[in-house]
Amino acid sequence: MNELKNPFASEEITPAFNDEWQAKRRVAAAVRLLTEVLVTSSPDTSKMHDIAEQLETTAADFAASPRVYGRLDWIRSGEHGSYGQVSHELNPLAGYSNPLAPPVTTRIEGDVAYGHCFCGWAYEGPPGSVHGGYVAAIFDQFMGFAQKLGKRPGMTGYLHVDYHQRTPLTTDLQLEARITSAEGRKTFMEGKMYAGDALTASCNALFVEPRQGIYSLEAQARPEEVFSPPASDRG
Ligand SMILES: CCCCC/C=C\C/C=C\C/C=C\C/C=C\CCCC(=O)SCCNC(=O)CCNC(=O)[C@H](O)C(C)(C)COP(=O)(O)OP(=O)(O)OC[C@H]1O[C@@H](n2cnc3c(N)ncnc32)[C@H](O)[C@@H]1OP(=O)(O)O
Repeated sequence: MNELKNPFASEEITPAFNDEWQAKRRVAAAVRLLTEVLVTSSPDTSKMHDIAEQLETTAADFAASPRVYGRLDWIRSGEHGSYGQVSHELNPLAGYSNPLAPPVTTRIEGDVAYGHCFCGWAYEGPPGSVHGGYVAAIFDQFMGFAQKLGKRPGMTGYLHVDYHQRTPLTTDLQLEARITSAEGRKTFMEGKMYAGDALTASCNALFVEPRQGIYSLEAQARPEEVFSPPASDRG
């Protein structure tokens, strides 16, 4: 595959593209910390109202700056980086600049994709364990990236997750994925999630290249805007 044209290209998180994203990463890290503190602390009620007021003021400050909705808008001005760079930052599972992202990191070695992830208390489902929906979301992101191993990247057709045992919180989770077979536009994959030596979950996924090609998703942007990844995306 021409790696430069892989829409899923996002190597192990690299340094931020510029100072803007570096600063945004810092804000996102603070918001993650805030989320963790929010779900693991019990200040008195009046203090929480004070904190809420401060945060509302902060959010209003932010909202007063120019607003940008969606990756296509981010790349349009040419000031914030390429589609690959913006995706790298804002992906909801892997983007360092998106506080929703734990984040999931990934790398390819030979014909195997590896990744890791760390979920704090905000991700609790069963006691002390990662919520199953997040386990599935982590797999979807990771397997989507792992398609880099194949020739015809596509969208998730299905993602079947087996939960073997509870996935622990506050633990480094290791991910592994391989392509099991490919047939025309279809790529079949399997993935595993480990906490130490324990296999906590595994998945089988089908990714399907859309009939008009993955680039049909770029209809609203010129290809050169979308697929001009930086050196850091070229892995
Ligand atoms: C500005 C530029 C933007 C460019 C960006 C490009 C790509 C970016 C896309 C996503 C990247 C985002 C993040 C990347 C990181 C992580 C990835 C996360 C992945 C996702 O989060 S992605 C979102 C969830 N995902 C969807 O939102 C898919 C909705 N869906 C569809 O878009 C269509 O449904 C599609 C395209 C799947 C197929 O549509 P289609 O019309 O192209 O193909 P068709 O139906 O003909 O199927 C062809 C053959 O696949 C078999 N087949 C199809 N579906 C099957 C199923 N479910 N089970 C079993 N077999 C299935 C058929 O049975 C047939 O098989 P056969 O050929 O043997 O008959």
